[in-house]
Order: sequence, then structure tokens, then C-alpha cells
Amino acid sequence: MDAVFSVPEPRNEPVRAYEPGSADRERLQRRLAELAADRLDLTMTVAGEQRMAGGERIDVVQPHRHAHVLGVTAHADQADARAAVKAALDAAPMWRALPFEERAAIFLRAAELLAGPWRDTLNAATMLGQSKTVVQAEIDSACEFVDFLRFNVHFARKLLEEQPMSSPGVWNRFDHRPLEGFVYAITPFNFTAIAGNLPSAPALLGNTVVWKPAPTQQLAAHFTMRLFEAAGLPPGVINMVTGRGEEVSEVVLADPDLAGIHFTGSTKVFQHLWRTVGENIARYRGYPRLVGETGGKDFVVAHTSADVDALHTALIRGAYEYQGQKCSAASRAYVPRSIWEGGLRDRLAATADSLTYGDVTDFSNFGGAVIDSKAFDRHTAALELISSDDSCRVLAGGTADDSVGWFVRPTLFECTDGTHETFTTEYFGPILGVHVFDDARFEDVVAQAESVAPYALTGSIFATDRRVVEAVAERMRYAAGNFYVNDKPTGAVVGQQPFGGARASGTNDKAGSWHNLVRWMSPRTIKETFVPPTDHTYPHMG
Ligand SMILES: NC(=O)c1ccc[n+]([C@@H]2O[C@H](COP(=O)([O-])OP(=O)(O)OC[C@H]3O[C@@H](n4cnc5c(N)ncnc54)[C@H](O)[C@@H]3O)[C@@H](O)[C@H]2O)c1
Ligand SMILES: N[C@@H](CCC=O)C(=O)O
Repeated sequence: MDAVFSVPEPRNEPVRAYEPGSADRERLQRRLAELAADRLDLTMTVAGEQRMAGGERIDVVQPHRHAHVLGVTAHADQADARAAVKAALDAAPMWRALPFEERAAIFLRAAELLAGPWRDTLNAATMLGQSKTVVQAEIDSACEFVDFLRFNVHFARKLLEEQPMSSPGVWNRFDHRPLEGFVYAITPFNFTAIAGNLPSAPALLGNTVVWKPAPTQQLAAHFTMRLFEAAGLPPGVINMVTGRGEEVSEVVLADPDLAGIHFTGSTKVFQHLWRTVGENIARYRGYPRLVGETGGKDFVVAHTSADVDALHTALIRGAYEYQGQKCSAASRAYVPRSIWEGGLRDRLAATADSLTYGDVTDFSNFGGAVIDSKAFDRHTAALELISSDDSCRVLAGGTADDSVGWFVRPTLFECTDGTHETFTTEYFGPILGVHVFDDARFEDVVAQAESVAPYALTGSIFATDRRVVEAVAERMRYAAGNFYVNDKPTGAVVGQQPFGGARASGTNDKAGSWHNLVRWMSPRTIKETFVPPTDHTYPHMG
């Protein structure tokens, strides 16, 4: 077809409420029951073929009921990794030859399938496998995932329009090539949308991908792969390998055709990947693009002019929704003594104590369990540290129980030392530390909060005094890639608050925006001269 196509105008997928008695809720509950009753083989998908990986088997369980096995997966071994790389390289010529519109149509179809008939499946898988409540699943595996798919097409189309200038008699063009080789996408447990976006964004631009989801997210990852297939994704474009990933990386990171890594997860793992790429640099055909969004130690700073009701709600939601397992979760707050002792302390503690964490299929619960025993152990160690340290005082929670699920109570503590390790370490759980300061020390505390932790992902200022808002935004300009004014530091929406952070929090390539997509393109500049010169001499030569 000869045409310059426009693409559908993207819109954010509306969030459904699932109120009692609604048809949406009843349908989702039926799907939850079906998936809970199943015990799926959670295979790899390589060159379109589903088969169990060759390594040790792993049970995928419900974190809030860990005796309940949802499916069985396995660690991919080196032979599995080699097969996935080969499948990606074999599919590359076909995929990059397909016009952009055809690739875009597949991902737009995936968006509409997910917004419609696949919504309950992805939401139910995310609730059961990752212990998300219905609202947390809905904003992730339905809305944010749909948004990534729609907005990526919109931004990619705009990037393809980018063309250089041409002087008279010359036509300059950009050929927006995909990278030469394959992309390695490695995704975290906590967001189904991120797991879907990391392999699909490079694929939209014509790259083929080896995708390694987190084992604890494997149930939703399995259905994500089925969704892409249902939308028409050809075999070999995205190849999903299962399990922990170390063995996969031994093969993939040593492959000469590694063209890029699209990672979201912990800072430690990203640094390991970066280091390994550095050690292998002479092996590669090119310089692999390294895109990584990683950890955070996200702050809320309050001023005496703050709206205390808004601050209270932001701290509760920001710290304890999804059990604090968002990279953006508020985990350290700085509150003036007059506000803290004027009522906020007791109110926050009472609200935190009242939050119910339990089985997420009971829609009355506020939260579920933390993801696995490793996370549970990390949090119990942090709780022990807090309760045994004289500078910290636990005000709510502080307990944990793994008899049925990996439950950690929403924990609130205050700490006299704003440089304490609890203010610099990412625990990734429902643990909020508050440093209370004398009102007059506001500027010193802002300066400390700016750089005490190595991260720079999200942060909030609560103040109604505009001069304070302006001054803190300027003083903390590099302390957060996503900065919020009078709002919680979580819940970024694709197309509205492009997401990502710098310093130890990552490369700040803003998932779901053109900043990210541009990393998966390798433009070729073409100059065509219509009437080329036929005399090599210049006028100054006489
Ligand atoms: N900045 C962001 O946008 C963002 C978003 C979500 C999560 N996170 C961060 O992710 C972390 C939580 O997620 P997680 O526990 O899944 O992180 P993680 O780093 O433990 O794991 C992330 C992924 O890396 C894989 N992995 C680990 N070692 C590997 C290796 N050697 N080779 C290949 N793959 C390997 C894991 O199996 C998983 O798929 C937190 O630090 C959180 O802040 C950041
Ligand atoms: N983008 C999400 C966080 C993703 C990390 O876990 C938010 O803004 O809350």
C-alpha cells in the first residue's frame, strides 16, 4: 500500500471500579475461581513453540496462600537460552521487513483485546500470582498495560516522522532502522504492565526479543505471551524464557548479536548486567543499548503549610498500597514537629493499624502479602533492626506472619536520625520511616533528604506556600525523576507522568514515552544528490 498512515489518537484506559453487585466484579470473580482451580504448565515460548525449560522446576504460588500452587515453571538452562537467541535472530529479517503499520496493528489489537475480552484473565492472574488487590491489578495489568501499547504506537509514529533538512538539489532522509541484533528484556515481579512493555516496545520498532520475566510473575507473563499471540505476533519476535535468569544471562550477555538490554528491577542486578556487558564489550558487533529502571528510596517532605488531610492520605496510600512493593512507594517521610505532634502521628498510626492485608480475592482487603519468602525474610530483618535500635520507635505494625501467606503488617516508625540506614536502604515492603524535625530546620532537612539515599526515583513535597513549593522543587531538582506536588509519589500514568529516575535508580529513559522508544532505533542517514558534480576542481583553484 502506498500511503503515509496516521495512527489512532491514544487515550488512557478508564479504571473500572468493581463495586459490589457490578457485572465487572462478578465476571472477574468467576475468572479468579477458574484460574485458582487450574494448575498450569508455565512453559517458555521460543519460536512460537511452548515447552518446559530444561532446568529445575519451580512452583508458582499465591503469595497470600503459599500452599496454593497456581502453576509450575522451570529455570531455563543454557541450551534454552541459545534456542531463544537463535529464534530471535531467525525472525529478525521477516519482522523488520514488515511495515511499521503492520507491526503497530498487532500491538493496537493487543491493547483492544486486553481492554476487552482478556482484561479479566490478566487481572485475575496478577491478583493471584502477585497478590494485588483488584484496584492495584486494574491500574496495572489492565490500564497501564493497555496505555503502554496504545501510547507507544503514537510516540513511535511521531519518531518515524522525524526527518533531517534538505538543501536545494539534495534529499536527506532518515531510515529509522531497528538495532542490529536482538534485545534482551528482563522484567520485575511487581508490574504486569512493565513486564509486557519491556519486550513489546523494542518489538514495535522492529527489534526481536528474548524476554525473561520474573518467576514470581510467571502466571501473568504466561497470559501476556498468549495475548500477544492472539493479537497476531509472529513466532520468534518475542521469545519468553522462564526462571531465575542467571544461566540465561551467561549465554545472552556473551552473544555477539546482543544489541540492547531493556531492564526493570533492582539496582544490584542492573549493575551486574552493566558490568558484564562492559567485560564482554569486545565481543559484540556494536555497543549494546543499556536501559534500566531500578530501585528507589522515595521521599515525602512536608512543610508547616501542608494540608494535613492530604498528607495523611498520601502517606497511607503511597507507603502501603500493594504492600509497599512499588519502586515509587513512599518509604521515608520528613514531617515538621508541629504537624506530627499536632495529631498526624496518632492518626497515621491508627490508620496503618486499621489496614487489612489478607487474601486478595476477598475484595474488602486493602492489601495482600509480599511476593515471596525472600522478601518476607528481608522485611523481618528490617523490622528487627528498627525495633532494636534506640533511635527508632515503632508506632504501628512491626510484625509479620508467614504461616498462611507472606504477610508483613503496615509498619510506621519514627527515627531521630535522618541518616539512619532505614532512610537509605530500599526494603520494597510496607515500611515507612518518619523523621520528625523542629519546624525551623526545614531547609536543613530538605538538603539532607536530597542526597542521603543513593536513589533519585520519586518524591513529593506537601506545602500550600508556593514559595516553598518552588524552592524545594529547585533544591531537589536531581533528587527524583518523578516529582510530585501535594500528591503521593506513586501512580504515574502513561502519557501523563512519563516514569523513571536517575542516580542509582536507572537510566531515566521514561517508559511509555518517546525517550524510551528512541533507544531501540538506529537511524541511517541517506543523502541523495539529484545532479551530482562532474568536475572535481573548486573555483579558488583558478
Ligand atoms: N524504576 C522502575 O521503574 C521500577 C519498576 C518496578 C520495579 N523496580 C525495582 O525492581 C525491584 C523489585 O523487582 P524484582 O524483585 O523483580 O527485582 P530483581 O532485580 O530481583 O529481578 C528483576 C528481574 O531480573 C531477573 N534477574 C536477576 N538476576 C538476573 C541475571 N543475572 N540475569 C538475568 N536476569 C536476572 C529476575 O529474575 C527478574 O526477572 C525493586 O528494586 C524495584 O524498585 C523499579
Ligand atoms: N510506575 C509506577 C511504579 C512502577 C514501579 O514499581 C508508579 O508510578 O507507581
